[in-house]
Amino acid sequence: MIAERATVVGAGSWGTAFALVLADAGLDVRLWARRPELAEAISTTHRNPDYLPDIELPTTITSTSVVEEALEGADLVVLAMPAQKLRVGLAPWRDNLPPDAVLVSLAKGIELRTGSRMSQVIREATGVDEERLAVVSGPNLAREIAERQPAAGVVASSREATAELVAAACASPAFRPYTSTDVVGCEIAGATKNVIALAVGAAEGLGLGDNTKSTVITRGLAETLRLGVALGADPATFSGLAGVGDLIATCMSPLSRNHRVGVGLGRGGTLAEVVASIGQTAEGVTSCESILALAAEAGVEVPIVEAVVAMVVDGQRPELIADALMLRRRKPEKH
Ligand SMILES: NC(=O)C1=CN([C@@H]2O[C@H](COP(=O)(O)OP(=O)(O)OC[C@H]3O[C@@H](n4cnc5c(N)ncnc54)[C@H](OP(=O)(O)O)[C@@H]3O)[C@@H](O)[C@H]2O)C=CC1
Ligand SMILES: O=C(CO)COP(=O)(O)O
Repeated sequence: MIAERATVVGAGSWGTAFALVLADAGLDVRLWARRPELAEAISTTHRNPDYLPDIELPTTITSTSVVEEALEGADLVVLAMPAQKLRVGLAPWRDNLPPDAVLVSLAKGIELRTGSRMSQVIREATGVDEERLAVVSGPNLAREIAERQPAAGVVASSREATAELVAAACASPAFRPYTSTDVVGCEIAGATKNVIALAVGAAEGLGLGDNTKSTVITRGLAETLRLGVALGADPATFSGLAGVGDLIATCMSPLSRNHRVGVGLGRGGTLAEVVASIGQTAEGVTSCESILALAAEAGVEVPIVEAVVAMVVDGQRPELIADALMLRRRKPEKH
């Protein structure tokens, strides 16, 4: 089977950029926006005035705010809503999904309270079986993707043929998707790198340099790997695009919203001020607690995630956190 028509649910930064990727790969794309006026603007101007407004969208992308209209004839249904909104956001879609459509998750987060990965939330909320589900992850900052700067990603599904179908639907000269069957690894890596980026951003905001940032990234990777493996992931995923690739992009780029929230906190801003000034989703802020809970349940130490929870949730000052991380018991690097 070849996918010809896709529905992208969520016309934010990544939904809009990924719609463009699918259109470049030759698909007809319906971009669903929850606000009718935004859908109308996208359809008539071929731009999204609220996200990436300077990017011209191919005419094969049309937009609607009507669920049934968005889903008509869809081979792929791509979910680009924020992680904590996904379960409720899926309610209107459940009964309208075409029976053979493949669902694709773009969200990088872990649900609060349940500790569920996004693919688990989607399965529970829609009843689709895992063979019809794929996740896309990797170093994919929306602006750079929308500018068609060359980049690669990973499409993971428990069923290889599903991953291949989705990869074929988003492959273009500017976007190179690799396939994987490690859904757990891709999802844990994608959610946890946002939290590590908050820590790296905070270090930057405190005026610290590249040795510090590189230390946090490397040790952040170590704790992400420990957690992923404890949850059943393939360790190799963490040295790939969804692991170290996305970690580098998110921790180092001023385009990353998580990185920017961290910088703002490091400079002394309050969480409310910093998040409001960015005005877009920074998943690490809401997923850090659920990742810490997952790690506690699995008996895995995640000191950087713990430090970010102290900073973001408990309001602890970032400089105290840096001290706490440095004064931890010494140990062999491999643990
Ligand atoms: N941006 C990026 O570079 C990348 C993002 N991601 C992931 O993609 C996911 C989406 O992020 P992104 O597009 O960047 O976020 P944005 O903040 O740019 O956009 C969020 C989108 O979700 C919609 N939305 C918000 N709340 C709800 C709700 N309750 N129900 C339905 N829709 C809702 C918004 O609609 P409205 O405009 O009406 O508020 C908007 O379309 C996140 O998990 C993120 O980590 C993954 C890779 C790259
Ligand atoms: O996931 C991303 C890049 O791969 C986007 O990161 P931010 O959500 O921090 O902007």
